[in-house]
Amino acid sequence: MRHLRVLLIDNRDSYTYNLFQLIASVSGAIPDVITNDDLSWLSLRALIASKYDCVVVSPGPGTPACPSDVGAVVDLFREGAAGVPVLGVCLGMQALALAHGASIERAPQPVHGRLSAVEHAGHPLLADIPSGRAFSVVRYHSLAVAEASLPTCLQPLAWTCGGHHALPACEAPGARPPSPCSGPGGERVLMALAHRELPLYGVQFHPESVATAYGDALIRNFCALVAAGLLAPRTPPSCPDVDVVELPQSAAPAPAPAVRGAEGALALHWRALPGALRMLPLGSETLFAALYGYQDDSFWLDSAATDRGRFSYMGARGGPLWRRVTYRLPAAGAPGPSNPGALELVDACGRQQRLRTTFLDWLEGELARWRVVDTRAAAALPFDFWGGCIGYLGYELKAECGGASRHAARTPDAAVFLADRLLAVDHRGGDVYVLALAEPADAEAARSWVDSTSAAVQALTLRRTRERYLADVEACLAAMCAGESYELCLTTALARRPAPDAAALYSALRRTNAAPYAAFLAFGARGPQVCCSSPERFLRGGRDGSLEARPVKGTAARGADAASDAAAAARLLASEKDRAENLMIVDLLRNDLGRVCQVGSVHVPGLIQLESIPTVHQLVSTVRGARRPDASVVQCLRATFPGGSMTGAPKLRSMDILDRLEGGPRGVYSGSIGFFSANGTFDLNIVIRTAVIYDGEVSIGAGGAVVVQSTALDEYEEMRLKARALLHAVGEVDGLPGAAPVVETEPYVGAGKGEMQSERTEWPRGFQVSTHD
Ligand SMILES: C=C(O[C@@H]1C=C(C(=O)O)C=C[C@H]1O)C(=O)O
Ligand SMILES: NC(=O)CC[C@H](N)C(=O)O
Repeated sequence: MRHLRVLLIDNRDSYTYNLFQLIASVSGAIPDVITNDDLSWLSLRALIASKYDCVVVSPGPGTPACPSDVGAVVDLFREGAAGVPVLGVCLGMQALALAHGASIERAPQPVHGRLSAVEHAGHPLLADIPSGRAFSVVRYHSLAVAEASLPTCLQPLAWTCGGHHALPACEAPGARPPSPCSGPGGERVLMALAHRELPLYGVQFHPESVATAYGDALIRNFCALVAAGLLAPRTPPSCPDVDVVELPQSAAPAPAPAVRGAEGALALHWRALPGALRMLPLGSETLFAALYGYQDDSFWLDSAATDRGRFSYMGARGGPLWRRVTYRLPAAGAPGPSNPGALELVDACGRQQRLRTTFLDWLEGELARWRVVDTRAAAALPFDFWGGCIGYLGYELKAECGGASRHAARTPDAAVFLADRLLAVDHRGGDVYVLALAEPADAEAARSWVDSTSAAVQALTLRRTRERYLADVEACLAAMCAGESYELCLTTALARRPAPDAAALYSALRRTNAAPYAAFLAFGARGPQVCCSSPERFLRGGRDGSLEARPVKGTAARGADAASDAAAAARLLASEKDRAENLMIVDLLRNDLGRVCQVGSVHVPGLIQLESIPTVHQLVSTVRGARRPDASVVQCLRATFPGGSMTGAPKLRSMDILDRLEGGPRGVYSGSIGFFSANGTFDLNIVIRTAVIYDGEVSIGAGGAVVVQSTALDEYEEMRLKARALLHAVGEVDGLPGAAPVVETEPYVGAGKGEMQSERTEWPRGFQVSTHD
């Protein structure tokens, strides 16, 4: 019998070439692959009718309700594909259902890289596949076909049985889970369907995953259906119109309210900028230098240099209430109403005023005036200086407190500012507060000063604060729940000037964080100089035409002693989240290798194995394949770069989402270092755990894979864990003994997991997080 002619339609997924390989090895036919919007439906129909025996529609990001996610695929299913059998996988099945009038909704839970047992009623598509616990399949979906909405023309064929769970440890791919019908997510989710009259089939799970059982049997059954010519009459189906699913938009956060005083009294206007200080290269010094530049009329009550003071205050020439005040005691005799000193006031416009008074009498009057009347909203402020009088009282002012006046100081006996505009810094949380005191008539100007100063502070910090990183993780979670991605490798970067000496840095790194794919590169005087301690191989091409990738997914801190270290390793190895992360990337690399490898040659000799390097435990898989003789080295690169472990899956959509969230380039970080040899071999790593020095600045990227099981705080800690070895090495070069202790936190996997210790979240002095916004 001649081979089937198969058209594979790619919904821009990262698993399409796993289907390609599976179809090719089961049927002996090499499918042709096109992207879902390469052709209009009319041209596609003509092509199918002229050339193909069947069509397979790939999984993919997004929803079939969004035309740009599926191209001509919904039309293909609606029009019955010119009578040719079609199998839709995941998004493909959802498109089949939608095309015939069913609704696509959020699944009870998003499930990515996890397994479920499936039961079925014995349709020919599922012939010779057991029903129940032995039929264990991998799922990657957030959306699902609502079974109640199925039109009569669509027949449900299979459902999840029990919950879902991670790929069990210590078992081969395709192994049966120990107790398949337990665990979370016990709802029955529709897993397969078929059109009753037309040869249209769909499966919600992924037959092509490395860990799905009977995936080959399913493809064989589909091919048998095609070959047997079990074609139903080609009458167009009578189904209701297409349903469109609206995905909810997330709401923007509300701005912080300003405080209003009672009419005629002073009101305090303020805004908190949580964590803003932590993102400044030199903390509060950066704030003061950049905003006030040590200029005339600036003040700074600075508590940062010690660990005792919690709050600092700074400001400069302010608004309508601002004054610079200098005071001199009377030349002789005890000061008093009949023997006043000289008080000089200068306002913000430079206008002078002289008063004959004692300083303390004057101060008494001012403090009575400078009262915030409505303190209710401001009561939440953790610090006490809300604007008022700030400056010094000289020793000789003792003369106003009953002491004798024996010596006259050359400097003013008191010098203060009446400050109506200022910044307060809470060193404990790294929070910055912007405050303005104003009379009611000036409220508008005060508010606009708070706005513009907040913007100026934020422009200094620029970048992705902790809160922003947490929000970005949440955005990743929302994207995954909407079906846009299965896994997203979110990253950020820390940068600092001046850069440490590259040679010293690399030497420190080599000693403290020895790594199998480490590297030192130096390009000219300006750089870049690259100090890399990567633990991850991206891709190696051997002399025998073999390709090997060793993706790492799942990272945990080493324990402090042997027992806690072993416990941390065991926890990582058993972690359901980390196993799902790893499995998804294994499937992605199988896909990428499958694009350039001989049919049937892509295999996984090592699935989710523990590897421990000096600073972390990690889960590593090994994916190998035999390169097609016609696939050049550069074709291999085109099919696989950048490494899927740095993007997430599906790769194209995930990179889009990350580009938008990260807001700037990753540079050397996330790329690859290695060689292309004159003998045709190559070996490339993944650039992580790397410091890049360029133009006087050192930058360190760090991140981690976000999956639906992720929590924002744990992801933030995991990102910090990955940066830690590099920051230690920089600290060592800076001459800090013990190197950069401020980055120490509880181990990522351990008692402190999920709890942030706010005092311990600062980056080392001088480092600034990320660089784009
Ligand atoms: C993003 C980084 O690492 C990547 C993410 C990993 C993870 O999520 O466990 C592990 C190795 C890398 O593929 C990094 O080190 O900055
Ligand atoms: N793997 C897929 O095809 C996923 C389909 C769809 N984006 C979902 O999340 O449900």
